[in-house]
Amino acid sequence: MDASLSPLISLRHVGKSFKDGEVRAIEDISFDVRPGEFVSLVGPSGCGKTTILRLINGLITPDEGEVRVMGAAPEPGPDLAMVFQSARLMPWRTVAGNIEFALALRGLNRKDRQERALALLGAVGLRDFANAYPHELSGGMQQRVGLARALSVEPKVLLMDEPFAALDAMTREVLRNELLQMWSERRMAIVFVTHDIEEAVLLSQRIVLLRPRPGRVDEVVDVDLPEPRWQKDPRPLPAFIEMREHLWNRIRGMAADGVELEELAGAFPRLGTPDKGAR
Ligand SMILES: Nc1ncnc2c1ncn2[C@@H]1O[C@H](COP(=O)(O)OP(=O)(O)OP(=O)(O)O)[C@@H](O)[C@H]1O
Repeated sequence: MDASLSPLISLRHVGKSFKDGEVRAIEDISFDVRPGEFVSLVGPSGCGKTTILRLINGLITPDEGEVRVMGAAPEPGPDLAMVFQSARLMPWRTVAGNIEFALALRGLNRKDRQERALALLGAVGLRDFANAYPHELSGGMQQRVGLARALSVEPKVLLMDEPFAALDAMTREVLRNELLQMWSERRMAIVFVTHDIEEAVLLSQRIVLLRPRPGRVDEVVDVDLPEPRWQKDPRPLPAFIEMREHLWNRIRGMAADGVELEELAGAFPRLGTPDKGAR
């Protein structure tokens, strides 16, 4: 079999509970991520998106089923990098120092660390801020540094937990495009958690839609839109609009099935509004 087609990450019938079984977070979750693929996890609050990322990262282990990353049980390490909603930079280190620190953990010598950190800062448009401290940067700039730091270790998998949720709309738009461009150049696999349906369709090749209580897979959909999307915005395309509406209809279906509307509306502000197009 062609190794490039075998999954890089696979989850099979995975279940996980917390508080001695009191909180059933996820149940019977199965999906694959292939090498270089961009997969989004979408769903209402509490459906287990972060739990799934932590299982893939090896920070927690499943109670049932199996999680495999590159054919083995996952372990935190340089093949898996994580990006969070806030960049979590070390405030006492400079921007370059934050990236160099990640590289030092990988055993790179000082000169290589400095060169690689500057090259990555160039790639995210922050070369001139190498000697600045995190508090001197805007939220969007800090997220760029967080992304550069995650990419510095050349991970095979980038796990992203709502990385743009705390940013203003314009910054979010710019960073989405930059992420797509970096992904098309480096082709690491990305597992991207978002509440934002449009963002998921815009970025991903595949979407795993989850439903809550406990978190289960509602549907896995392929997003077949022209590439590269960072060069040509797919949002006006009929295929984009159809996909977005399909996912919205599934979410409305969850509400009809008794998922608390408020729970859904908190995560998806568009729900319940008659407007089908605008957000
Ligand atoms: N360490 C924990 N201890 C107890 N309960 C937990 C823990 N982690 C997650 N849970 C519970 O498991 C369920 C799934 O949580 P998780 O954070 O994975 O969902 P999510 O989809 O990422 O939510 P959100 O979109 O609000 O971030 C929730 O009911 C949550 O309260």
